[in-house]
Amino acid sequence: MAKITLENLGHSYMPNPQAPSDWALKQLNLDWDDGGAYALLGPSGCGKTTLLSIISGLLTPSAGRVLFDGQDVTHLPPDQRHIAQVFQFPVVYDTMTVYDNLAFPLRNRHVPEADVDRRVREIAEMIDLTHMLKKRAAGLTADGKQKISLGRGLVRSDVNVIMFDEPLTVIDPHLKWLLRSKLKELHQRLKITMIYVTHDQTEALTFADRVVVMNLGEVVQVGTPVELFERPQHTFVGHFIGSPGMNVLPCTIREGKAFFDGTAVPTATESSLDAVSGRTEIGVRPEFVNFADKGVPVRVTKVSDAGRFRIVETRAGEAVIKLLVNEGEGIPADDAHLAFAQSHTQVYRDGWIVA
Ligand SMILES: Nc1ncnc2c1ncn2[C@@H]1O[C@H](COP(=O)(O)OP(=O)(O)OP(=O)(O)O)[C@@H](O)[C@H]1O
Repeated sequence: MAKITLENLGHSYMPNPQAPSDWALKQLNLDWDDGGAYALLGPSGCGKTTLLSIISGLLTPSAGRVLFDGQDVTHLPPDQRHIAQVFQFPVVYDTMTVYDNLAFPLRNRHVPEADVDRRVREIAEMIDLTHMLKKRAAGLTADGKQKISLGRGLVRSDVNVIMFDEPLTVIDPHLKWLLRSKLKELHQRLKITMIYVTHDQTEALTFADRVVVMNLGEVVQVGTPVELFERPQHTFVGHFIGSPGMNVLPCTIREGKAFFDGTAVPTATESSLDAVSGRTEIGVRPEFVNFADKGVPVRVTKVSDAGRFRIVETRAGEAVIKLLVNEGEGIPADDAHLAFAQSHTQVYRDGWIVA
């Protein structure tokens, strides 16, 4: 196992990249601690696969270095990096038994047969495949086959990291949760560094201790699920994480105060607002917005039932502001005022939080 460091990493698929958009990965500095459970989360095209391929050695970055425990592996081929990968589609040998599939990575490395047997049985027990060891893999369902792929990643004791690339894509929705919990449990037992790549926030937030959020080839935040919720570092994180996402409202800054639509809005960032210029916005999650006697004047435009609470959509001019209202609490018929919880209302400049 190893700590993985990405140092000034950048990648472009173009021979002469000029504009920032020519880079699939912009300059990126990141540490993946030994034994961590990470999710790499971002929308399609943000650079997740490019980043994985650079870590696994399938792709050489245009700029920067990859270090494993401080050693430069940027130009080391994949087979010398000791990385296991689990892909979207299970990679199994259909004609082999489940046992032989699990044993394959070890036999390939000439591990003594007694050790192979011990390790295969140990892993099979962890992933609930013991009763199937003698079956041919061809007869298994998609989730059974994906468990084999997972088992083949876990069976080696020399791996630095296991990378999962959207591993639940082909799994039935009702089994996704089971496999996800299994992965979390395996991480807690084995403490191998795991990187779980997904565009699905639920998968990321339930699996990972730390989530790396990417957008447009950049890492926009690394944090615990709570940090991403409570203090999004970028409006993209606020939008992308949460359901519904954070309200992002244009604001002006005057004399150290934020104004939205002519109304002063107290924010958590108040003391740092004096010198702020550029495109400024207020970010506040629907969970921290309430109806009040005074505040931002709005019209209620839509109410949707979401079980124990309702999602209320309001409008102030062109801007839409959403809030959550508990079951049984009143909702004004049309004109109303909103108050934002000051400690959870942040100011953003050009997308980034004003600290
Ligand atoms: N082989 C390639 N040649 C040229 N451009 C590429 C290549 N692979 C990826 N790209 C581009 O690089 C950017 C990042 O792509 P990448 O596949 O890493 O994103 P992703 O987040 O993994 O997306 P997805 O979730 O759809 O797989 C995209 O703009 C993509 O079009």
